[in-house]
Amino acid sequence: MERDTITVKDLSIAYDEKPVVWHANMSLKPNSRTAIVGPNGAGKSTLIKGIMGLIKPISGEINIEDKPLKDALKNVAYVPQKGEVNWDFPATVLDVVLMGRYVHKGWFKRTNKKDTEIAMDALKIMKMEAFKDRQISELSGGQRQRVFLARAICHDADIYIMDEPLQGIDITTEKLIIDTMKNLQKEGKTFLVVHHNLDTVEDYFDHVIIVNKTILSSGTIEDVWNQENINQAYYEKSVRE
Ligand SMILES: Nc1ncnc2c1ncn2[C@@H]1O[C@H](COP(=O)(O)OP(=O)(O)OP(=O)(O)O)[C@@H](O)[C@H]1O
Repeated sequence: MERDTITVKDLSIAYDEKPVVWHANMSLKPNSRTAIVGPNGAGKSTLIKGIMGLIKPISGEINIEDKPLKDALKNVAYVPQKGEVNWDFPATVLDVVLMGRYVHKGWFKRTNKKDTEIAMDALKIMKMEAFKDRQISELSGGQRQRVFLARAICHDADIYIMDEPLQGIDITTEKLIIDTMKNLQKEGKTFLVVHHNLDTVEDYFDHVIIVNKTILSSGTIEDVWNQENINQAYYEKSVRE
């Protein structure tokens, strides 16, 4: 049987000692496109930040490809929410995409011609090559999201964890991101994506994790994506509130 890419066991995460994710259990199927859905404040971002080692859990275990977390995370491209980044920082689009290469080189080594070629290929996939010398402060929201995706592609990780990549973008960019995700899946990549639009879950993803303070259900779209499970997350009052 194929090994799960990421497994989370009994994970609880708190801010200021107040738990917001309780006893979460999940596994990410290799080569899947997995959506994380749940209402506002359900703990979706917190869960993926916990997996990325950006917040220390209060208890539980995270296993990524059976490797120590520090090494395992080199194989994970993380796309944070747009709002979590300082876009006024003086950097060009190409500078930001090239950051995807540092994981392979270490922060203190200069990037070379090959790295620039890889970055330009990623920008081409996201149809942003004409913007390579543009300051990131001068991009629209959708263009910023494309640059983020290009940086993740440049990283060339096997696992992509993305926090609301479709937030505030137009339908053209949305289609480009989804098509890119499907193409990369064909190359063997795995996706874990926080997603809000319940109407597109079935079209865009093949697995789903439904969250509200804990993981309420997870599995294939066929097994899990039904009204009962959606109601449980969105319309029933959480037992923990
Ligand atoms: N840095 C923080 N400090 C304290 N509480 C926080 C912090 N970040 C998030 N929270 C709280 O943790 C809970 C879960 O937040 P989180 O951002 O993980 O939810 P989410 O499901 O991603 O929500 P949304 O769909 O609104 O983005 C919320 O009640 C939120 O107010």
